[in-house]
Amino acid sequence: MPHIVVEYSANLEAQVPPRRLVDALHGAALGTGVFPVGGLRTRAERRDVYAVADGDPGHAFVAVRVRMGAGRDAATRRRVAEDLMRVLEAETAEAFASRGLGLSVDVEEIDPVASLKTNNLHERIAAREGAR
Ligand SMILES: O=C(O)C/C(=C\C=C(/O)C(=O)O)C(=O)O
Repeated sequence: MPHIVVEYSANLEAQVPPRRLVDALHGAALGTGVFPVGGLRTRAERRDVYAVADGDPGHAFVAVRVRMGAGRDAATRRRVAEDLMRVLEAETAEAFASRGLGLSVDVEEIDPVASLKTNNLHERIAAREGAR
């Protein structure tokens, strides 16, 4: 399943609510049309212990890691990264204007050999869509 992990420094939480960030990035990932709806998982990971740049405790970071199934071409992987970065920049614009802030988006491919998965989400979503 495509996994999006939004890792962020705890000092950013008051200015950039993680709930909002997760919802915005999840929506953007769905909006790419690249991922099956039932496969997508997005969550935030708060970091309490970190050092950014020169160690100023006011500096902050958000690192978005996307792990997707192997096989999509480079242009598609790049488009996913750009779409997510656009949303990340928009969601953190106020923080970016007022403090040191490092943003990153990395797209990685999952090893197709050593990845196992099972879920019932595709069927449930299809059934829900069919009932509409
Ligand atoms: O192939 C993958 O591991 C990731 C993926 C989709 C996964 C699911 O749909 C699933 O786990 O049900 C992808 O589209 O990248």
